[in-house]
Amino acid sequence: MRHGILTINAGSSSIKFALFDTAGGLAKRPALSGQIDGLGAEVSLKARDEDGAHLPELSLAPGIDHEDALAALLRWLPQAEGGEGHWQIAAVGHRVVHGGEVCTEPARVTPELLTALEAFCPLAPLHQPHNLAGVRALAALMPEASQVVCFDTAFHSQQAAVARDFGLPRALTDSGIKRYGFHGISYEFIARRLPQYTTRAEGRVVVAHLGNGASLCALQAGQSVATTMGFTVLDGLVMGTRTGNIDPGVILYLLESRGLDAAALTHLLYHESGLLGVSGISQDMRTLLASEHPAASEAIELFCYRAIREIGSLAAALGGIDALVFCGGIGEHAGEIRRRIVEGCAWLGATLDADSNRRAATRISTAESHVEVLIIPTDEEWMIACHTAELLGMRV
Ligand SMILES: Nc1ncnc2c1ncn2[C@@H]1O[C@H](COP(=O)(O)OP(=O)(O)O)[C@@H](O)[C@H]1O
Ligand SMILES: CC(=O)OP(=O)(O)O
Ligand SMILES: [Mg+2]
Repeated sequence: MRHGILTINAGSSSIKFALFDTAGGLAKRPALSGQIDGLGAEVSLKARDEDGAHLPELSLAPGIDHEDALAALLRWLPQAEGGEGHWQIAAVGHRVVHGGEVCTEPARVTPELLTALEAFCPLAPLHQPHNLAGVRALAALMPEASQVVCFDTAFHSQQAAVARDFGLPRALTDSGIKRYGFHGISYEFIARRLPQYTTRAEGRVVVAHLGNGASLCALQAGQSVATTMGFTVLDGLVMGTRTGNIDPGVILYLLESRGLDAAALTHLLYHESGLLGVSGISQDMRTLLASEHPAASEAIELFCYRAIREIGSLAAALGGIDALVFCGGIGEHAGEIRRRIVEGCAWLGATLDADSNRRAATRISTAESHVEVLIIPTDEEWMIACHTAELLGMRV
């Protein structure tokens, strides 16, 4: 029998999972990993074994939701693991997007904690309900395993007040209405790995996590000092189906003059906007890049334009920029998007090496570039497993 930790990461368009052996300390690579991809559209389960070899792909019903996809994953897992009883899972580590002000460290799940985290569902409707449903499903399926939650917000919790406060009356700020930031598990992983990739890890680094949800984080000596997402995951960059930052006056106008109520606004801002809303074609960057439709080009142009502007903003927060790191589904795989963004950062001293970018090499800037530009594949799964193992007192 093998001993391990399972991780579950429910994103807005995917459920990622990984199984790590813990027999000789936490394994560097998972014994089994994969993802259910394309939630809301064409859904499939793709997985890899210990050697990185692909297992046969499983198609799931088109349009299947997060809960049914998770149930399908949990039915599929035992045989993929090598049969019932082949693994003893000591703990399941979950990504939970919103931890609010109190949850700034990974924690073991208790009924009280779950109730407290429920309160954040309205602040992350694409994630939090699915994150907590995952915790409940795994707790029911594996009652003997510890359930551990790791928060996207935690990594940003030490930011200075000036980076976190809105220009709101103090009483509202004091009641918790402030910027929290997300994708922190990914940024923490990048911050930890950065010294292996560059001698500039202690300097001023902007990390671009570009996936279906997308944000930027400014790192100073490996610590988060500013980020583009705020109180919710709506702020900052244009995303798959989310607006990114928007004049709050637009919301008031839609509410007062166009007859939209809170539910309609929520749907508009979270589900119908971003790349999908602008293109009218798809939220998926692959589809847009392959399309010849002018509306697809306009959506891509807006995505890149806003990323370039926000990189400038974070570089200002850092007082300069030594390195720019790309990660996430788009950041790691879409060379055309990286090209456009880096070219838009020429004024900051970034120069792309076109060939390295095409090959998706680790370093994609020229030797002369003032800003070192890197692609570092993020690994939220390993970071969650690492926190889970540490919390259980296991060797990492
Ligand atoms: N080869 C690729 N080229 C362009 N975009 C890609 C590629 N592979 C994945 N993507 C994009 O990455 C996004 C999903 O990123 P990911 O980080 O996995 O999402 P999630 O936010 O669900 O965690 C999608 O928009 C997808 O189109
Ligand atoms: C916070 C967030 O947007 O996460 P994801 O990119 O996984 O949707
Ligand atoms: Mg994600």
